[in-house]
Amino acid sequence: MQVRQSIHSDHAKKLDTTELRREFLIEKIFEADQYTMTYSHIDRIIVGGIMPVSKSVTIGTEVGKQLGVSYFLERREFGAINIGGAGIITVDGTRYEVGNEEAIYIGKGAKEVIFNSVDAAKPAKFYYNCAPAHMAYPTKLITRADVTPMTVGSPETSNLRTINKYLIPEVVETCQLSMGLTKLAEGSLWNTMPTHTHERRMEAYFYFNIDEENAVFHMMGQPQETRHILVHNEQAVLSPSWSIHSGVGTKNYTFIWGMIGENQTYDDMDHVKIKDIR
Ligand SMILES: O=C(O)C(=O)C[C@H](O)C(=O)CO
Ligand SMILES: [Zn+2]
Repeated sequence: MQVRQSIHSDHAKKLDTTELRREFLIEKIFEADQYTMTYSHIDRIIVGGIMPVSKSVTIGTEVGKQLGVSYFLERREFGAINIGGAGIITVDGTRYEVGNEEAIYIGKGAKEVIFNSVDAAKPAKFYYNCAPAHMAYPTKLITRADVTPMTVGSPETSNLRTINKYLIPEVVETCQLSMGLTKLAEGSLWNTMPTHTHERRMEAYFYFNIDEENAVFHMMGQPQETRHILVHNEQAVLSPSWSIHSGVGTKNYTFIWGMIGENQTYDDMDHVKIKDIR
């Protein structure tokens, strides 16, 4: 488990490229037959990936010990979206088939969670966010049919994209976790522009579907103190509540957003006009 401390906006604006990357970027999300795990002190979110290839993967009691409990999800809830081949997640003996671009919510108290791929040649890739939880809500599989897509932006402003909300109160009850997947249309490059902050929630972005020749310039910082982080395929960025989170790609791409904090109101955003960004 990698640990990242919280960071003050006054400190963040003094960082150089390497330091910004060390604080905010998670470079390796997927490793074959393993889980990765980054624990951030920003709202105590845990971000990572699980990629079973030739064997099953579980997050064992060693993590429980690091969290000061007896097992990983004793006091936490968990959301994952599969961006790889067909997968199977077994939660305390109940089997869920989680296909490409399907998701699972696992409620607080699940003791044994086992991740498998159906075909080692096309392994499942579960990107997950995990948050402290006070209530045990039921575990739920979320399929494409549960998700209402919302198309925003336009080709003229290079920001035509579809926001698919997977873990929102209308789809699944959670304590605080929200998650979704946004796809940029061909020829569109900008996500979340015009941009926003939300002082009441932190957010993590995970970028994928980026080939080797391309990258995304992720924008962060207070709206009048912006910085960028160069993000390559299957990398994630932590966004504190004071930071904008937006990005421009050298080609279209997809990303998963996840939020935790005071509320689960998707539209509760502090919008920033493009003319006011610095
Ligand atoms: O493209 C977008 O715009 C998004 O996907 C925005 C995120 O969902 C977000 O930042 C929610 O707060
Ligand atoms: Zn946001």
